[in-house]
Amino acid sequence: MIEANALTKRYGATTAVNELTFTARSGRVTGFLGPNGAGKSTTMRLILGLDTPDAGRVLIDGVPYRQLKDPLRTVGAMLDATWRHPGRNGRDHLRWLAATNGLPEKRVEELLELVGLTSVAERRAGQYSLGMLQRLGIAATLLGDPRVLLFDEPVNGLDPEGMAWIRQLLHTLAADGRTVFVSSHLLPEMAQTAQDLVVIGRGRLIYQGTMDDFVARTSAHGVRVRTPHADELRAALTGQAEFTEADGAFVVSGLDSDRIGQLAFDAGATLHELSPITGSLEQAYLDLTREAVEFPAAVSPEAAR
Ligand SMILES: Nc1ncnc2c1ncn2[C@@H]1O[C@H](COP(=O)(O)OP(=O)(O)OP(=O)(O)O)[C@@H](O)[C@H]1O
Repeated sequence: MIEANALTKRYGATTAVNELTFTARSGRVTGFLGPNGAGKSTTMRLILGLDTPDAGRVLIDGVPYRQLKDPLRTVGAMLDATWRHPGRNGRDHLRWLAATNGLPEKRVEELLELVGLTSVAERRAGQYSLGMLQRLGIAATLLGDPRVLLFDEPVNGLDPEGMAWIRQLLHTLAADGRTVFVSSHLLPEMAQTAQDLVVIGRGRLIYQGTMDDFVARTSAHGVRVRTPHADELRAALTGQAEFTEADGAFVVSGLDSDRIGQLAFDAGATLHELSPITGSLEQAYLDLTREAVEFPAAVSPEAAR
């Protein structure tokens, strides 16, 4: 479990993380979202003791990172997958990491297999593609068999197959009872990966809870209805529900699809479509973060300078 409590970090006049409180639970994949500059990387560095908070604290399984007895056996983190020793091959890279960190070397072969790099393990990491480097980075985080895992943008630059593989892996790690804390800019991917969410804007918490609750908050609710008998349907809905019409379809709010179907039937309107509009993570995220974006799209780059 990761517990941040009133965590604050300033860089000069910038408050990168501002009294941030959240929990990432074990056995869950927690997505960490926020607009550019919101403070995600700073928070990750604070969790890992790479930076010192100005106020507040963050605990990993009840202990600050710097006081962990065996940090690499407790926490695995991939903050930048592109780092590697260019001259070393994948296998030697992992062996070197294991040896220099007092971790069991016998896990290296097992992890190469797990991340699908066994066949290229002899190839120099300098020649690895981004996808292969991500896999190598993930193998490195798992060397110490840690209970808590942090990944910053793990699917960046990956093809759909690579993304699906990471998604599956993160689910497996969480199902094992581990804490998996992951940031990503790719919302559709996050929607399929995370069960819980922590959303921040300008260093502050703006949402903490389950993915399902978050998506349910979206403003995009209603039922989309198409009919060749628009006049009949309009008459049936008037006074019964709020609705808008655009592109040959009605969007009805305040009535469920069963009721709308019945009203249409009673009015003699044939339905060609009757589909509830379910919220998306993207919509809910945009609704929530609109206020918190550091440089809103409405502000021109000149004005923001
Ligand atoms: N070492 C530093 N020195 C000065 N300012 C910093 C430093 N690190 C981060 N900041 C500032 O703190 C704020 C938060 O930055 P951070 O990198 O944590 O955001 P982020 O959410 O990870 O952004 P992105 O999604 O763009 O990576 C930004 O305004 C950034 O400019």
